[in-house]
Amino acid sequence: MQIAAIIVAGGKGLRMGADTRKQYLELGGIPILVRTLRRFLACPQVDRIVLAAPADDFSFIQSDLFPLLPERHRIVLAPGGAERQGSVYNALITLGPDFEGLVAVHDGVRPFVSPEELRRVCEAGQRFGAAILAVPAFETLKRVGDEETIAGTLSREGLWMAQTPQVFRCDLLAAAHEQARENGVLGTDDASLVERMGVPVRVVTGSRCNIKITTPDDLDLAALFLPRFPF
Ligand SMILES: Nc1ccn([C@@H]2O[C@H](COP(=O)(O)OP(=O)(O)OP(=O)(O)O)[C@@H](O)[C@H]2O)c(=O)n1
Ligand SMILES: C[C@](O)(CO)[C@H](O)COP(=O)(O)O
Repeated sequence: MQIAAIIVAGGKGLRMGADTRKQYLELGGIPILVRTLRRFLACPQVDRIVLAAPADDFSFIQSDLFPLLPERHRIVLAPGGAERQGSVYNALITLGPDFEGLVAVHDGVRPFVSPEELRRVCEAGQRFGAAILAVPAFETLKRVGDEETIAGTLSREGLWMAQTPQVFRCDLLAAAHEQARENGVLGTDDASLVERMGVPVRVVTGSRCNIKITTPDDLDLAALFLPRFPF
């Protein structure tokens, strides 16, 4: 079955607080988004990539980032949306209604997904129609109420933290996004939209290296992982 990747890189990176959008910041001399795209271009299961990015950045991406990539003809650009969900939706429109394979949605700012994780989640997507990488919650979880006071401690039993890639049959993902738009639902990930349709989503155990670079602390953490991902 064909696999298309949707890489979302349309965000503003407000929590990073940098002058440059975080997806273009360099890690070990290589822009984060380039690192992420290289992971997918190197994956034999993925035959094309739709990159959702701010339309104003298209010419920068083409002139400054594409030359750092192999086989850049496999990447098509789509305009980013106001929210992450809108970026995925726009990428699905760009992919077109005739695509019948699997879609692997991934954050442009998760450069440390390993080839093995990518393979395992794609295989699970192929087998079950919907699968995501996730890691079991590994700290004690508190519900915090008013005045930053603890209102309760949650059981960690059965709680996982969702990562990307999230892999779905394309028709399923498209239907989930259409339904969410009709109902005015905004999810922080794609699996939540598929879950709302009552479709089971499999969880594939990921690794804690597959961080989403969100705040300046994550850049320090990412520097520690660089020896494992030299390119
Ligand atoms: N309108 C948006 C918002 C987010 N994203 C992408 O979704 C991924 C995960 O989102 P997040 O870490 O929240 O990125 P930002 O929205 O850029 O960050 P912030 O919320 O701090 O502004 C990122 O690769 C980001 O570029 C996107 O494609 N389109
Ligand atoms: C999709 C995601 O990466 C799963 O963890 C995440 O939900 C998106 O990030 P955000 O920080 O919630 O925007």
